[in-house]
Amino acid sequence: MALPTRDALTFPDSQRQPIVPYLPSSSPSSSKPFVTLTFATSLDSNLSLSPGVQTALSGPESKAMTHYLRSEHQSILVGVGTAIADNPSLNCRLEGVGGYGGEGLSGQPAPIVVDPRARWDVQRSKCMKLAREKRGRAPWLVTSTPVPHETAHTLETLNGGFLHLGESPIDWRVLLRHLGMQGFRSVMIEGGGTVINDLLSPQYFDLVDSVIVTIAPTWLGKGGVQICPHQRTENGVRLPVGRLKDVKWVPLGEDVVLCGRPER
Ligand SMILES: NC(=O)C1=CN([C@@H]2O[C@H](COP(=O)(O)OP(=O)(O)OC[C@H]3O[C@@H](n4cnc5c(N)ncnc54)[C@H](O)[C@@H]3O)[C@@H](O)[C@H]2O)C=CC1
Ligand SMILES: Nc1nc(O)c(N)c(N[C@@H]2O[C@H](COP(=O)(O)O)[C@@H](O)[C@H]2O)n1
Repeated sequence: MALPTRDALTFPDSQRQPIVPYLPSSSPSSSKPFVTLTFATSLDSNLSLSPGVQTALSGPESKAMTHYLRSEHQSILVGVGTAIADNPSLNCRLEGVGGYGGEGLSGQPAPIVVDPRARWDVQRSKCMKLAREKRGRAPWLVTSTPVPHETAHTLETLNGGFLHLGESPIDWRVLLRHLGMQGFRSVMIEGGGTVINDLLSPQYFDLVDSVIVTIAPTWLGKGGVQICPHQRTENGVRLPVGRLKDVKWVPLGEDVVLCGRPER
């Protein structure tokens, strides 16, 4: 039976249309999951005021857009810094999605947390609470150390899981290959700064299929968690890291949402 739709968000069809071309297709051409980098920044490219502080940047319209993106991806990935700082829900609270008016867990992405040393208290996390209430899927942990037996058992009982992937730092190519083998065809990577800067680096930029960034009309100042990847150099010459093509700017409330695809 469908659960009540309290807290549910709406994102109208007219606002979905400009975003659709940047979403994963229903018939993927590769075994690598489709990767969308998506986050909210300030005008000075900050994700938050400091690493341990959750900072609301998105307005209501772009927040609803993020939940629309969540409904269109099979998984949603964050680093453990974000999991600990924010204790995020990482579910989709869009009206009509499973747990919010829809059947079962339809449209709910699986949360994935990259946590090499198993620092995150999964058992007491909001994600797990929502999974128990059938308002979200149970998380997957990506670790370099064995997951405690009790945690592994709880995750598996709720259809979550874990990937034990050797030494840290974990190679994103290896991680994505393993996610593909687990059946995930798309992953929405939300943050935080370490994760996004890593994927924007020359080493991994080719793994990214789509970039959707909410830009909020505010400055957070120095000391924030900044999106600013390492520069590329060739023969000692500094070069830009990368650029987007097929770019669209979509105003949503007081924010603007930038959509694009990495230029190869
Ligand atoms: N505005 C926005 O859209 C978002 C903001 N945030 C904010 O970002 C901040 C957290 O960012 P960070 O501190 O940079 O943490 P983070 O969430 O990027 O996690 C960093 C940690 O993840 C693990 N990790 C990441 N990549 C790894 C790899 N390849 N191999 C092994 N381990 C890896 C490491 O333990 C690393 O210390 C918080 O303040 C949070 O609120 C987070 C997500 C989105
Ligand atoms: N889109 C967006 N806008 C902001 O202003 C944000 N602070 C974030 N943060 C990300 O969303 C997660 C919180 O998700 P829940 O609402 O708890 O489901 C947070 O952990 C960041 O990944 N995103």
